[in-house]
Amino acid sequence: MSKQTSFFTSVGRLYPHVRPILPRLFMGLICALLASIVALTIPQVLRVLVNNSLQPGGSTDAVWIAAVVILALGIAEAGLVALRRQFVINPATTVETRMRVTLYGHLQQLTVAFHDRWGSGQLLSRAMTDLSFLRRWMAFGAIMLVVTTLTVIIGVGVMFSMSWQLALIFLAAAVPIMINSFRFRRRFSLVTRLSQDQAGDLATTVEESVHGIRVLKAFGRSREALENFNGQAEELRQTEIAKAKQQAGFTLVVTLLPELALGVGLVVGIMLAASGELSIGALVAFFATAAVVATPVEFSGMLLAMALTAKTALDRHFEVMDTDNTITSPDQATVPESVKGALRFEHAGFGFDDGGTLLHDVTLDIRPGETMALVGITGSGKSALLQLVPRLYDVTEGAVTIDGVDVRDYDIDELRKIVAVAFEDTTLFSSSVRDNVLLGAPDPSDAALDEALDVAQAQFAYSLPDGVDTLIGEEGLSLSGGQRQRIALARAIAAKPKVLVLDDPLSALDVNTEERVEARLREVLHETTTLIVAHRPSTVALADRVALLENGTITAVGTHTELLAENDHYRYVIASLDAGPKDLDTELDELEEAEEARR
Ligand SMILES: Nc1ncnc2c1ncn2[C@@H]1O[C@H](COP(=O)(O)OP(=O)(O)OP(=O)(O)O)[C@@H](O)[C@H]1O
Repeated sequence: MSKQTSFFTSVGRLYPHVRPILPRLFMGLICALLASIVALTIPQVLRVLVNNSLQPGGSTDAVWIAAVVILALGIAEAGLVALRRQFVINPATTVETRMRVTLYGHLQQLTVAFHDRWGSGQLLSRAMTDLSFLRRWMAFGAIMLVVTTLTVIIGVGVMFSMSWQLALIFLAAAVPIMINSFRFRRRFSLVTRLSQDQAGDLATTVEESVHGIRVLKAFGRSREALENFNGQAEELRQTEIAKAKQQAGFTLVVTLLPELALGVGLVVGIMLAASGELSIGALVAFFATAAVVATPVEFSGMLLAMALTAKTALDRHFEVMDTDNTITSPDQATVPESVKGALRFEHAGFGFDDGGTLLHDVTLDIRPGETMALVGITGSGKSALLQLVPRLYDVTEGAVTIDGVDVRDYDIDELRKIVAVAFEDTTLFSSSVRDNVLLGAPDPSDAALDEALDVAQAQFAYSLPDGVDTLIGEEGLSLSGGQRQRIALARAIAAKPKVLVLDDPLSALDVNTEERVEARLREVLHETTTLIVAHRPSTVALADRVALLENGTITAVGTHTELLAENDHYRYVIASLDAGPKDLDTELDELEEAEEARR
C-alpha cells in the first residue's frame, strides 16, 4: 500500500495547505528562535558577571544589575514561548480542519470499489489520529526542530568563539549522534508506519464488532471476538514497545554523549583555565552555553520521532488523496431536456476488481414506466447489475443507457437525480426520519414526505416519540428491519426518480405489509421505470415483466406466466425463492386462468 518517499518529498506536499498560514508559522518560528537566543544570552551575562564582578574588589552593583538582566531575559524567554503558542495554535487547527474536510470530501467522491477495498478503521484513523498528529507537529514539532537545529548551530558557534579546544570535544560527540540518528530514522520510520496501520486495523475491528454486536452476542462469539481483538491489540502493543525502545535507545545516546563531553570538557577546561589560556568567566559561560545546547540535543530524539510520525501520517493521508476517482462526469455532459426513463443494457459486462467476469453480454430493454423484476439464483450478480445503473460501478464492456444516452455521458449528479436506489441492506443516517426520507428529494416539503411515507407504508413514523422529527440511525432510535426498509424505500420514492432501482427492498416486511406496500407502489410506479430484484414471488407479481439472470447474462425475458410455462431454470429459481411448499403446476394453472380471464 505504501510507497517509499523521502522525508522532504512527503513534507513538501503539506505546502499548499500551510501556505495561507505561513506568515503566522513564521512568526511562531521567530518567537521560538528569539526565545532560544535569549536563553543563549544568559550565559554571556554570567561571563561578564564572573569576569568583572566576582573578582576581588568587584562591584556589588554589577551583581544586582546582572541579576535583574538575567531575570528580565528569563521573563522575555517565557513571554516569547507563550507568544509562539499564540501564533501557531489557531492556524494549525485551521489546517487540520481543512485537510480533514478535504479528505472527507474526497472519500465521498471515491468509488464504491475503493470503499470495498479499504477498512473503515483505516480511513477513520487517517481522518482523526493522523491529522491530529500533523497539527501537533506543525504547531510544535516542526518549529522546535528548526529552532533546535539553529540553537545547536549558533550555540556551537558561540562555544567555538570562547574556546575551540572545548568546542571540538563537543563536536566530537556530535559524530556518533549523527550516525545514530541516521540509523534511528530508518528503523523508526518502519515501525511507526506499522503502528499507525495496526491502529487503523484495530479501529476497523472495533467498528465491525460494534456494528455486528447483535450477531456476535446471538452466536455467542463475544469471547472469540475479544480474543481476536486482544491478539490485534497485543500486536499493536508490541509495535509500540519496539517504537518506545528505539526512541529510548536514541534518547540514551543523545543524553549520554553530551554529558560525557561535558565531563571531559570540564577536566580540559579546568586545565586550560589553570594554564591561563581561558578566563574563569569564559569557562563558566562555556558550560552554561553547553547546558543550553545540550537540552535541545536531548530533545532531538523526541523531535525526530515526531517528524517521522508526521511524515508517516502525511504518507497515509496522501495514499487516500492520491487515489483517483474513476467514476466521474464527462467533460461535455449530455443534458437531456426531459427524461422518459427508457433503460437499456447493451451487451453490458462487469467484473469486480479482484474477481473475474461476473456479468457478460447483458442485453435488456426496459420501457419507460415499465416495472421489470430481476430474478436469479443467489450470487448470480443481480445486485451488481443494478449498481451499474446509477454508476456505483461502471460496466467493463458494452453500455447502460437511459433514453439512448450512455449513463457515462450524463453529469454524475444529474444521473443520480434521474436514478434512485433502495437496497435490501438499508443505511439510515443519524438524523431525523424527515431528513432521511427527504435526502434526495427535489421538493423537500411536508407533502412530499407524507406521500413517500404513505407509499412505503411507513406511517409508523408519525407515532415515533417526536414523530417524523425523531432521531433515527446509529445515534438515534433503533428501528426494526422492516421499518428501516420502509424508510429507505420512502427515501427512494421521495427522490421522484425517472428510474427506480430496488434491490429486494421488501424482504424484511411481513406478508400483509408487503401487500399494502405493493398495492401503493403499483399506483406510483406506472410513471417510473423500475428495475427490482425479487427474492419472493410476491415481489415478482409487482412487475410487468421479469428478466432471468443466469450464468452472468440475461437468458429470458417475459411475463411471470410465460417464463413459468417455458423456462425450466426460471421455475427452479422461483421454486427456490418461495419459502412455502407450493405446487408449481397448480400455481401455473391458476395464473393461466387469471390470464385467460383478463383477456
Ligand atoms: N465488492 C465485491 N467485490 C468482489 N466480489 C463481490 C463484491 N460484491 C459481491 N461480490 C461477488 O459477486 C457475486 C455476485 O454478487 P451479487 O451481490 O451481485 O449477487 P446477487 O445475485 O445480488 O446475490 P443475492 O441474491 O444473494 O443478493 C457474488 O459471488 C459475490 O461474492
